[in-house]
Amino acid sequence: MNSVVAASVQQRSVVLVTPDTELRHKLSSLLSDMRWQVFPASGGAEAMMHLGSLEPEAMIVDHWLPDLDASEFAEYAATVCPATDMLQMDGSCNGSKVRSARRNELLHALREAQECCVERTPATGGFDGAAWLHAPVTVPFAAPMAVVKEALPEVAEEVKMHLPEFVGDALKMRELAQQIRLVAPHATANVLVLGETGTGKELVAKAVHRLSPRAGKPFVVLNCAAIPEHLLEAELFGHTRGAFTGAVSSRMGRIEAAHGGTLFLDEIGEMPLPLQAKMLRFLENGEIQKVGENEPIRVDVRIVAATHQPLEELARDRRFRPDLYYRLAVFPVEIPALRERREDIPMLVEHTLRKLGDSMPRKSISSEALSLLMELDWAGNVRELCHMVHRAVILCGEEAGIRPEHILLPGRFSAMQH
Ligand SMILES: Nc1ncnc2c1ncn2[C@@H]1O[C@H](COP(=O)(O)OP(=O)(O)OP(=O)(O)O)[C@@H](O)[C@H]1O
Repeated sequence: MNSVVAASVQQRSVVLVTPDTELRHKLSSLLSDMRWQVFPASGGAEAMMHLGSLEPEAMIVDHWLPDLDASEFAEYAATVCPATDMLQMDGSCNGSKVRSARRNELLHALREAQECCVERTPATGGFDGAAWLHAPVTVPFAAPMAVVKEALPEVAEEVKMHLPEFVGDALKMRELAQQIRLVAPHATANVLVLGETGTGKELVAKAVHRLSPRAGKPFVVLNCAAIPEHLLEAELFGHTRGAFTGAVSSRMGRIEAAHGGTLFLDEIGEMPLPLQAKMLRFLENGEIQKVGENEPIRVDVRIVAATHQPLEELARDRRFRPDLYYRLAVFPVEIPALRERREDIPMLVEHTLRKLGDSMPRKSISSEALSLLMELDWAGNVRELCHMVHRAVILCGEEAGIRPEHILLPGRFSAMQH
C-alpha cells in the first residue's frame, strides 16, 4: 500500500473500554490488523484520559465499568467528543450515528474477539458472561444486553451507587457525585473540598483517589491542624538525620510517601504562611526538599485539600496565599451541610444501623424517633448523626428498636441521671 494511503488509514482511531483483559487484548489485536489505531482502557477513568487528548473516530464501550457508570460515561464521552461514533459491546450504537460500513467492520471484530474469549469473566468478578459470549452465534447480536442485565442485578445496583461508601441521594449530593466522577480521572487536577465538619470531606477525597488512575498507589492523609506548627514542615517534606533536635533518623515526608498517588491535606486553611510558600514551590515544579537536605527530589502527587473555612475569602484578605489557593482550587467542590439535605437522614441512619449490626444486635428505628432525627440541626453533620445513632443503639439495650427516648439530645443525659 502506498504510504500516503497507509497514513490516512492509520489515522482512524478507536478507544476500546472494557475491564476484560483477554477481550481487550484480542479485540485490540484484531482492530490493529484492520488498521485501526487502538487506545485500550480498562475503565472509564483511563478512557477519559484518552478523550482528553484525542477525539477518536469510534469508541467501543463495555456495559459494565469498574469505576464509572457505563451509561453516564457514554453520555460524558458524547459531550466531550460529539463526532465520535459510539458502539456498545452488544453491538448497539448511540442513535444512527455509527456509519454502517464502520459499524459492520467494528462488529465483525467484536464478534471474532468474543468468539475467541469464551470464558468472559471481568476482573471485577461481577458476572459470568459465557452465555452472553456465545450469543453472537446463537441469537441476534443485539439481544445479549438483557441477558447481562438479568445476570447482574447486584452489579447493576453497585454501578448506580453515587460514590464509593458515600450515602446520599439528595439532588446536591448527586450533583457532587457527578462532579467527583468527572474530575477524578484527571490525575493531575488538584481538588479543593469545602464543607462543614463531619460532612464527609475525607470520604470525597478517597473517592477522588479511588476513581482516578492513581487508585493503585498510596492515599496519604495529613491533617494540618493536628500537627504542631514547628513539626509540620518535616511531616510534609521529610527530614534528614540530625536536621533538628530530636531528628534521630532520617524520615520520609507525607508528600514523598504519596508518590504516584494522592495526598489529602485536611484543614489546609491552618497551614502556616511560611509553609504555604514551600507548598506552592512543590506544586509549581513537582520537587520537594527534605529538611536538612540540599538535593531536591521529584515527586508525582495529586493534592486533594479540604477546609471548613471560607478559603477564597481568606485568600482575598491575604490570610491565605492567593497563589496557593488558585493552585489548590483547580476544581473546587462543596459538600452541603446535613441540614440542607434532610431527606438523606433516613438513608444515613439505615446505613449506620447496618454497619453497627456487624458488631452488635441489629436494631430498627421507630418512625417517631426518625422524625425527631430529621428535625435536628446537626452542627456536626453526618459524623454527629452516626454517633447519635450509635448512642441510641446502646441505650436501646435489649429492645429491638430505637424510640425517641433513646435519642440523646443535649441536656437530656444529665436529666436522665437524676
Ligand atoms: N455521605 C456519607 N455517607 C456515609 N458516611 C458518611 C457520609 N458523610 C460522612 N460520613 C461519615 O461521617 C464521618 C465523618 O466523615 P469525614 O471524616 O469524611 O468528614 P470531614 O468532613 O472530613 O470531617 P472533618 O472536617 O471534621 O475532618 C465518617 O465516619 C464518614 O464515614
